[in-house]
Amino acid sequence: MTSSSVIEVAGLGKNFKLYNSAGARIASWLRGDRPGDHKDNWVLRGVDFTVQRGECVGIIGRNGSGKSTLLKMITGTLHPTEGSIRVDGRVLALLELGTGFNVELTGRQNVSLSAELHGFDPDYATRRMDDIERFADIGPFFDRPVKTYSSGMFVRLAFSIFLFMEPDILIVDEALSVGDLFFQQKCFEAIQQIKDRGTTLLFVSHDMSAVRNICDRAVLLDGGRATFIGAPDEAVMHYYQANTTPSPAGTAVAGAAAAVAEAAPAGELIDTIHSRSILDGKVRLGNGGLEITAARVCTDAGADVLEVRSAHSLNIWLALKAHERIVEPNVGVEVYDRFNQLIYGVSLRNLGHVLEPMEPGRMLVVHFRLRFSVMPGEYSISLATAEQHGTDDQNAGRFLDRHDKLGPILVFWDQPMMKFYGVAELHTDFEVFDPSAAPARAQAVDAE
Ligand SMILES: Nc1ncnc2c1ncn2[C@@H]1O[C@H](COP(=O)(O)OP(=O)(O)OP(=O)(O)O)[C@@H](O)[C@H]1O
Repeated sequence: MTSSSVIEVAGLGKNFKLYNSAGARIASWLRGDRPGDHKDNWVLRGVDFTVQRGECVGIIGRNGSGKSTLLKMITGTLHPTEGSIRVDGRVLALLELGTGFNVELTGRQNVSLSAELHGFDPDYATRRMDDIERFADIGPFFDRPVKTYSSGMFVRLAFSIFLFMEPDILIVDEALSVGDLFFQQKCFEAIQQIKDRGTTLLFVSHDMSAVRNICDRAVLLDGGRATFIGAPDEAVMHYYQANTTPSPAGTAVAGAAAAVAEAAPAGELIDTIHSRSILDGKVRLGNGGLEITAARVCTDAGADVLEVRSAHSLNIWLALKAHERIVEPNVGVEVYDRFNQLIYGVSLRNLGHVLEPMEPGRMLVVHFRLRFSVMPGEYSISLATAEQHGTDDQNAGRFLDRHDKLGPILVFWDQPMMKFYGVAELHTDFEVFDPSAAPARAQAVDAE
């Protein structure tokens, strides 16, 4: 191990042998493995990387790619089948979060217990108790038995204890995502401080923006192999490319449908939208005064899909019915990413279109064509109708019917070269001036 490296992983492999039966497993223990007793199941193979002191390295990969297995070998809870791992320093892993807790004891008592289990002197917990209590921020529950905690409170307590134990290497994993958004934000601030203190961090996550924000490098695992090691931005791009390819036939909602012809009679249009509707009514707000009776998502060719190549368009058709007089009706659509961040929202009003008043019983079809010039990934959509009349909020109005968390829509990218980096594409023009070749040429980059 070099003086600056704290973790060295070389030729690492883990094989979970698959036995035909429990009997075959026991027999092989007793008399040694014979050919045919088991099948090999290599969940990690040939993994090599080094982590330098003070570095923050992200470990990313889709479900089942081997992240937890790798971490368990680094913390010593699993043994490699082949290869080696060398770790220099005290490792604390969030994935062991709360494993030493006694649920009959209070949070406060568990702080002392955990400190003792990790070899700290009894005074250490006493000195740090106020800080830990403040960070956990679980109010009176700190002095109640842990068995009465919600999963969020459990994570708060465990993470607070881990923070104050000052390990040489801290392994942070998805357990963190159990806490609420505000606690997560506090944790990320704390992680940044830990990093600034010079602690080495392994950060295992599906949260690609967090990986990009806090990691110095990232390891991408795919099928048990480290397929990329390097800059977090690049690792994330490779991750998306590997994980957002479309299904071969398209994710058809209801089979390939005929295009909604522009000239189709309104009744037929409404029937088509109804027969292809993606509304599920699961998250719905409003009094339904201007009801969204159905909504359809399709390609320009009329295929009902919930996936689109990045920087290409999908059509969203809404069938509406008024149940009361709406003076200034408005209709809008919003797109949210997996962190529930509003990526884009637009309404007819934003687009400069004012609908005339609607009387009860009146029906209407509204069509939006949205270009998904966003990072590959999954997005949910919200659809809403509103009364703008007599409301202070020029943008939102008063919601009459709103469906949230529809989809998800998969935005994919299947080319080696990404079209852009970041959350969204900003239309870009560019010029290149070459003094040896006149005249200079200007070109525009457009999405489709
Ligand atoms: N004890 C075990 N016995 C057999 N197979 C196992 C065992 N533990 C894990 N595996 C298998 O190893 C593979 C990798 O699992 P692992 O939990 O390391 O993946 P992961 O990348 O952490 O996934 P996730 O993101 O879902 O947590 C999976 O196919 C899993 O089923």
